[in-house]
Amino acid sequence: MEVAKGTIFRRLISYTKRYRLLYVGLLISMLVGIGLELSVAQYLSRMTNVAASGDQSQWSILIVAGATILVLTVLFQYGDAFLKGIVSSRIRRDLRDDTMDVVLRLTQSEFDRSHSGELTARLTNDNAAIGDLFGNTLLQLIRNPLLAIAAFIFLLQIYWPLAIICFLIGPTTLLIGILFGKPIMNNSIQQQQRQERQLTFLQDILNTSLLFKAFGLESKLLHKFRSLSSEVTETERKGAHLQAAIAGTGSGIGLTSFIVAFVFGAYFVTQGKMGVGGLLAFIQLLNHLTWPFTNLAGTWGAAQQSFGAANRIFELIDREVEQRTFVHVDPSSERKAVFEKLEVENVQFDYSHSFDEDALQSSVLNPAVNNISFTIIKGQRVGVVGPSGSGKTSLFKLLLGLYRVQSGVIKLNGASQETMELSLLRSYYSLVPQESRLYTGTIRDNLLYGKADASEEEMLDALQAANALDFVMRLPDGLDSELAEHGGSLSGGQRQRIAIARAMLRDAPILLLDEATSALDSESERDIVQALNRLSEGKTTITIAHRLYMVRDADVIIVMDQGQIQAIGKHEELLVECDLYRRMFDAQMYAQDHQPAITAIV
Ligand SMILES: Nc1ncnc2c1ncn2[C@@H]1O[C@H](COP(=O)(O)OP(=O)(O)OP(=O)(O)O)[C@@H](O)[C@H]1O
Repeated sequence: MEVAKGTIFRRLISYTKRYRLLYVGLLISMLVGIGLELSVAQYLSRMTNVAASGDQSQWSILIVAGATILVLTVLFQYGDAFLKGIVSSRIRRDLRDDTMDVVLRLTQSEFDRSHSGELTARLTNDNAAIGDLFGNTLLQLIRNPLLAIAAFIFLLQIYWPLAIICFLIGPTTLLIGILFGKPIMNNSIQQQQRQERQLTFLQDILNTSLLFKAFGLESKLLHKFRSLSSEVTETERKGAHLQAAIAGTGSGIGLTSFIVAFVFGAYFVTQGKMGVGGLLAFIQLLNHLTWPFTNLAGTWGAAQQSFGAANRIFELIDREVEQRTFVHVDPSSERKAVFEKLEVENVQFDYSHSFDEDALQSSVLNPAVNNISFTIIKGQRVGVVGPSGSGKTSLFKLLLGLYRVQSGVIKLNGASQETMELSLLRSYYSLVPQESRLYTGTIRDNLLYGKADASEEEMLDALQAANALDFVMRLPDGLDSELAEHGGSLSGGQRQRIAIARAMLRDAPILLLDEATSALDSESERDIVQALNRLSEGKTTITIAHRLYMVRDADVIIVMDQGQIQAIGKHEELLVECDLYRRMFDAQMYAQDHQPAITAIV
């Protein structure tokens, strides 16, 4: 969705407000710059007239004046460039922070719809493409007309007819802006889109190195990458073409105006209407009269590029974020969730309600969770089983408040989840997913995500309970060992144990285990099952299990099929009363006979 250009401009300007002082500095430096430009013309005129008159008495004054202009120009250029750089990078940082703030609060549906590469592109490429809009471009848009007016007033005093002729030539360069503004903005948007596609593809590849090597996909992937690269290059080529057209047309108009003014000027000199010094000042200032307009076109082009990038950033910033308060909870003031009862009453949920019309039509027929009801009380160990796609994970997502239920209600301790602050709601739960991913950083950093103020002792205890202490201590830097991306330097089982230690530190009353051992070999599985049993002591646990033996000792097992609950009961009861459960059990008998003796999780 495109954001209106006026709105983009207003929103961009709002980012400059907190840097008012810097902008005052930049405006002063802009006025000083204009003054210096005019003084150079004045200086040249004086110098020429003195040379022509042969009056040597003014040489020393002119040398001092020349040196002063030189020093001031150097100081001004330094200060000006520095201030522009600072203000540009600070505002881009603010924009980046705001974008990230929104990304973290996007609804789960938005995450489902977006590719991480797209979000990364908005935070990186698009942010960079804003360029020095705030430092240079915006100020140029003010400076150039101001400089033109100042030059015009100055020229009027030398010889007004020539000044008028020059002033009429200058604005013709505005045509450039009118001709090229829109194509440049469109080109910028296209460039960013294509770069985003390339980045998205790149991320997919980099996250699956094992897979593409195993499948020998290198040359195919390279081929696709090259074609995406060519698309990017093609838009860059068009962009370069547009910029070149601006530069060519601009300098053509500039040169024409120079020649016209020079011819008229020379004529006026021969007529004795003005001196040679005046003509020289004219030539010098003519640059400032026509160049601002020529330059305005280029600046306008740069502004259009920045607006194109800003359009994409604001489109992301305007996406749907989680509405229920997302508060930063200070660890010391964090309320501890005390759990008594979880009630799920006639809950219905269908992913389509946040997607497009087509998806709506198809998915309404198959709600992921269809009118389910059950109650879990404190301390219960609950298993959730069912065929693939039966809605088990969707149920977890609803419990965590990642989506809103379409009908029915989920109550925690009698209060509807809908009315709770998300941060409080989620503090009731600790999730151990199928495959735990760790954050880049140290093991300590990862554990602190479980509890921000955990002591060293607490961390070591958690690692011990998670059967992870031994291997962590064998790492060269122990707790401070750096992990590769997503914890890739550890085995799947080791990652899972760190994740369990993290969940232990979080110490939430309800534990959600989503097939936490499914991706592991039987030896790791045994370690993890032990760790999970320790983690679940004194907690309420809800475990999704494909392998029924993992939940056979559960207090209650919920059997799901096609989003509905088929039966609820204990293992033995379900074997008798629930066909689906019995069939699943029978099908797994063979596999179960070949499993090593493992204590069930719940
Ligand atoms: N993000 C999503 N967007 C749209 N549909 C989804 C999404 N996630 C799951 N579904 C659909 O919802 C239904 C239930 O999926 P869910 O992941 O809850 O099943 P599951 O029982 O956990 O399956 P599995 O055991 O294979 O993990 C499936 O039909 C699935 O295609």
